[in-house]
Amino acid sequence: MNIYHSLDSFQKLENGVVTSGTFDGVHLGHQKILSRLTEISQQSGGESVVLTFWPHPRTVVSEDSQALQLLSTVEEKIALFAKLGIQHLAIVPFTRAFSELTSEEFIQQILIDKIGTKKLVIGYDHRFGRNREGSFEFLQKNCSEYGFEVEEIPRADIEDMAISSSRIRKSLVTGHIQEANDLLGRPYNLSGTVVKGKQLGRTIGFPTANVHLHESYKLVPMNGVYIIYALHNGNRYQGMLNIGVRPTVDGTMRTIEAHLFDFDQEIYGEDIELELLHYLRPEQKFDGLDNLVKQIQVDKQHSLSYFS
Ligand SMILES: Cc1cc2nc3c(=O)[nH]c(=O)nc-3n(C[C@H](O)[C@H](O)[C@H](O)COP(=O)(O)O)c2cc1C
Ligand SMILES: Nc1ncnc2c1ncn2[C@@H]1O[C@H](COP(=O)(O)OP(=O)(O)O)[C@@H](O)[C@H]1O
Repeated sequence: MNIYHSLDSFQKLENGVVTSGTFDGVHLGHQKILSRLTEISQQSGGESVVLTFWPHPRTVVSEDSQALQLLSTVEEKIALFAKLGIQHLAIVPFTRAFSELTSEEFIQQILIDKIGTKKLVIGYDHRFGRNREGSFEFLQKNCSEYGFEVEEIPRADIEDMAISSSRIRKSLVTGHIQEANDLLGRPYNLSGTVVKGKQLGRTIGFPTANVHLHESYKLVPMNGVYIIYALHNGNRYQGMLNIGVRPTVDGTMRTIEAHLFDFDQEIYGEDIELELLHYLRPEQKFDGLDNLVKQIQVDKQHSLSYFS
């Protein structure tokens, strides 16, 4: 996959088969559009192009979204697009100036002059250009004059699956991890670096790798205890995860800590990825460490029976 971090380096194509959007999460609805894109580009002998934007348009065009938390980091999206067989990925810097292009300007300057679009594939509800004024109807009316075709992914196809990035975000912040995973078509993940904590975990028989996320804008699901897979150094381990403030040990900062089963390595400073599989229980304040340890032993039993 060719990756462009700006359109300046994009070499105009003969036969671009293009879709555009933010694709946060690259969920099953997005995957449907992307597989249609690949199919069409293969049938028509064209090249598939995904045009995406960074930072997320909502953080640029509205005031209240400084804290917008996202389902996928840029790196994760790149990996997902590559896995789906996309040939060209253009990550367009979404500036205020870019957001002010009218839909006509977007079509002429970006889709046609820069990319060489011959076919545009878009979801029924996709809007583009200043104030999101460009629509499928507009494109359909005008595309022949621009010299390209438009293919719509029908409303029913996307709505039947009732998928949206915001619905998945809501599932995650309310602890419905299974629902989020079903809509994503894979387990929700968190990636980061293992950092030092209070070094208390090892004294209670449950060392926990404290994970500092690679990106601060990555959405952290609801506090609580989860069953996970942990990916480290090419290996996958079963384990459990606590997200929270650790009220039992008077913690104040929100931490993400994973205990891996059948694992005994010092991994400070190393990368780890967690796949959240199942929500076990809310985080609680226990009366003393002994009671916390008893509960963590119960959590482990539940996790092991989940895996078996
Ligand atoms: C599976 C699991 C469940 C946990 N549940 C709780 C909890 O309910 N309440 C709490 O205060 N801390 C909970 N913790 C966090 C422990 O307090 C924490 O792992 C311990 O303080 C060690 O911290 P350290 O890694 O900084 O040494 C849990 C940890 C794990 C691995
Ligand atoms: N099974 C395991 N699960 C998680 N971390 C482990 C495990 N075995 C060894 N470790 C190591 O121990 C560290 C966690 O021990 P802990 O006493 O909780 O210290 P800290 O408070 O610094 O996280 C991890 O960062 C990792 O380097």
